[in-house]
Amino acid sequence: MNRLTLIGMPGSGKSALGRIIATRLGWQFIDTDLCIERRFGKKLQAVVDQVGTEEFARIEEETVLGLTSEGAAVISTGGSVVYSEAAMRHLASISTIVFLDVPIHRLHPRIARAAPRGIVGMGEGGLEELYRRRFELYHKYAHSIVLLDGENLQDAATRIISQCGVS
Ligand SMILES: Nc1ncnc2c1ncn2[C@@H]1O[C@H](COP(=O)(O)OP(=O)(O)OP(=O)(O)O)[C@@H](O)[C@H]1O
Ligand SMILES: O=C(O)C1=C[C@@H](O)[C@@H](O)[C@H](O)C1
Ligand SMILES: [Mg+2]
Repeated sequence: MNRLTLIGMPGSGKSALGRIIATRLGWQFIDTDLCIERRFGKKLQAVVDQVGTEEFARIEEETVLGLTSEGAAVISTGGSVVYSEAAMRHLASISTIVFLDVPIHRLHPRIARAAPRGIVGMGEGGLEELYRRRFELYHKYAHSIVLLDGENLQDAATRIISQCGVS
């Protein structure tokens, strides 16, 4: 399979690593968050603010269902894509799905540094509770799980490429 889909928590590195992996392999890079920004002509936070997280999840699903199986590509998803069974079934049919499993203490500072935007399903339990709830879904849909704990971006990309056997 010459298509990889990266799933995982916000801040796990799906976008940053997806871009690096795609460049290294000479594959197309598709980031569904960027697709949504392009479609709406505004930053993701403005889209989420405008439509709310529930509608955002629907738009995300629609965006994923619009992806085709043409050409080699790395697909970086939004962290909430696993809430859509239809989106995940589609991704499984066109790509190898890789869960980037990053310990929560590494996610906190990355999310704090990023531009603020809605996180789907974020409740009072914060990131910890979200991680617990999503963990099961990320596992359910992953063809492959890559544990990342402290590697820099280049080393993390190398690990993913080698573990997934793509070149
Ligand atoms: N292994 C890593 N080492 C150092 N920095 C990292 C690593 N992984 C991610 N980062 C940094 O953390 C930040 C968040 O990463 P990124 O935007 O790729 O996460 P994401 O999984 O795409 O999140 P989201 O679901 O919000 O789109 C970026 O600044 C990125 O460079
Ligand atoms: O994990 C999430 O709930 C999200 C992650 C981002 O990539 C965006 O898709 C959006 O902010 C929702
Ligand atoms: Mg991203």
